[in-house]
Amino acid sequence: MNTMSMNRQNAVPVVKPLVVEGLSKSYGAVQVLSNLNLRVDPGEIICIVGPSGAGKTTLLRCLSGLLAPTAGGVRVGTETISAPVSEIGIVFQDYRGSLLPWMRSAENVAFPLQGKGVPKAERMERARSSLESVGLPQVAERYPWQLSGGMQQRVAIARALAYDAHILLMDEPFGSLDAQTRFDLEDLVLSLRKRLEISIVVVTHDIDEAVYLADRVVVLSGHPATVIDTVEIDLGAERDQIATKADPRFAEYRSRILSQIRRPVK
Ligand SMILES: Nc1ncnc2c1ncn2[C@@H]1O[C@H](COP(=O)(O)OP(=O)(O)OP(=O)(O)O)[C@@H](O)[C@H]1O
Repeated sequence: MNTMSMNRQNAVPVVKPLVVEGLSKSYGAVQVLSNLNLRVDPGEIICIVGPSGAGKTTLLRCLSGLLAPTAGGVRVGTETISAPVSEIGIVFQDYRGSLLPWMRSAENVAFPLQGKGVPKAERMERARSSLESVGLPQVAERYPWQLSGGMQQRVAIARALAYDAHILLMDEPFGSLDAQTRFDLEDLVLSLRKRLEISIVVVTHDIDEAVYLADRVVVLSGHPATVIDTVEIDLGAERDQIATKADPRFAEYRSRILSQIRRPVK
């Protein structure tokens, strides 16, 4: 068992769902999201897909507390989310812009803990165990620019998990990576869920990625966007890049979601 899971076991167990109730969001006079309802239970992976401009990033920002809904709300358990909280970690597509180039990897991971008043020795210990949990214990002393894109995104995931996040929100996290690195990181997401029992919400344009990762795929579409379909992915918890994608049900889920996304938007 790694140090991170030991830390989590020592902590008070956190088993709170992320709940979205009647969420609407407008930018000025333009309504982007209308009356969304969604629940992510502990340990679940939900993928959000939809046409470009549907409002996926807007929804993720509302979930994280970075953006205030116009109506309705987001809660973790009974706590209403109105600003970023330590229980929710966020990973963006642009890992180059999110890691600080003048800090070593462990310092990057530990950096947000500074603002939480965590003492330095504990910060560095948490950073090291978090890097270990994403398979990168050896890069603690290296700067981001000395790492590949995939490694930098792993460091960004380690940073999102380093405090006590039990919900991970990811916005197109692997969109800028090559196919093989992307597959490795998808498998990392599945293994983090299994080892740490965290809930994960992934916004992605890649339908194969959504079906491969998710317990449920939520399809957003329309102006304003609503949930037009929720697809339960019954492919078991253990997934494999080759066997799972060769399963005939994988192709069925893929076509169902693709046809929803390509449907003319009303
Ligand atoms: N800060 C903002 N101010 C005004 N309009 C915005 C703002 N952010 C996003 N929008 C608009 O809201 C709509 C939804 O944008 P959003 O980025 O959430 O969609 P998306 O589904 O994530 O798009 P993509 O798949 O292309 O990344 C778009 O029409 C966008 O132009």
